[in-house]
Amino acid sequence: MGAAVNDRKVAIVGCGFVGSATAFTLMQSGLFSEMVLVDVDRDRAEGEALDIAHGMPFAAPMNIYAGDYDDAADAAIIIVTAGANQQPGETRLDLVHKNVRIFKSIIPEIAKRDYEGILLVISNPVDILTHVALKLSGMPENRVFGSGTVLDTARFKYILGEHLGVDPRNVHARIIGEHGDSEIAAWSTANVSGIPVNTFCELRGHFEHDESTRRIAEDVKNSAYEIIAKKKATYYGIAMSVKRICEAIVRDEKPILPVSNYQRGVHGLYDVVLSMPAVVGKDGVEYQVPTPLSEDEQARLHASADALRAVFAELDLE
Ligand SMILES: NC(=O)C1=CN([C@@H]2O[C@H](COP(=O)(O)OP(=O)(O)OC[C@H]3O[C@@H](n4cnc5c(N)ncnc54)[C@H](O)[C@@H]3O)[C@@H](O)[C@H]2O)C=CC1
Ligand SMILES: CC(=O)C(=O)O
Repeated sequence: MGAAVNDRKVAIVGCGFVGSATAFTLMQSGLFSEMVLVDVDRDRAEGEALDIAHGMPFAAPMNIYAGDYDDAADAAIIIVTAGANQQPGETRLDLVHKNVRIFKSIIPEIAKRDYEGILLVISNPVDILTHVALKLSGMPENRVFGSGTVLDTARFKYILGEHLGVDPRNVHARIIGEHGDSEIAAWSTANVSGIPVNTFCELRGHFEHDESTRRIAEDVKNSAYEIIAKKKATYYGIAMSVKRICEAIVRDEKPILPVSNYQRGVHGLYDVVLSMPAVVGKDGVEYQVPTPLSEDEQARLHASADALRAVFAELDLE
């Protein structure tokens, strides 16, 4: 038996752009009373903990400190953001070998402490690394999952909201499949306040559906490339996405989020980790939710799964 989980404690492994932005966001969220930051670069973790702690008087009291895996062992959620990020022009899949090597030094440290909480993977390629974390940890599938296409879905809602002149929170639309180049915009279920997206587009004066859907899906897919070319890394959008996932877990809210999770037959998908809608609550991934898809979307989903399965099969996880 591992240490009993402290429901108000979070740990973040990797305190670079994404880890520190996530820590800053979580400090302000009021979700946790304790946060431990772990990084191979201990000075970095200590510096971030101090800097973020100095904002605490404007939020709510909590204990923020740099620590190690013993300190993380009773966290309700361990968020892994450690690893190389993309250089301009690199794909997420290009990172796989570097980041699998890093995961081989992190995940066993967590597993050997019989960790009982939720392991949330952010590092890229997130679907593959979630599968790697699942294999290396031996933890149950519901407690190991990744941020998946939660960020891409936020980008999709934002861009659609801008296009239609409507609050993105009223846009119901999802990106599924790989968090990466083979991702799929699920247009067939997209709607605004229950109105099918193409009908709503026409209400707002947009009639070029083919051109708009192609452009919007491309803009979503290329968002990370554009941001990385301009400022080297993306971190605010993912920090907000992680906060949303943490809220779902800590408050047992059970929203349906497209997280990276091990597939067990929904849509005929097996033996692959893919970003697909699931009910997320205190037990992690609690239920895999089928999504109505067009024939084309279903075919592209299987192509995305095949591509990820092939990359995973080539990895040396010994
Ligand atoms: N899933 C998603 O939607 C997103 C994922 N990412 C991914 O997040 C990862 C981190 O990105 P950035 O923070 O921009 O990179 P970064 O280079 O700024 O930070 C990485 C951090 O990991 C630490 N680290 C490396 N090896 C470690 C180890 N063995 N143990 C503990 N810490 C270790 C480094 O010291 C560094 O502080 C990348 O893989 C990036 O592609 C980034 C944005 C969105
Ligand atoms: C880097 C990355 O995965 C993203 O911003 O989507």
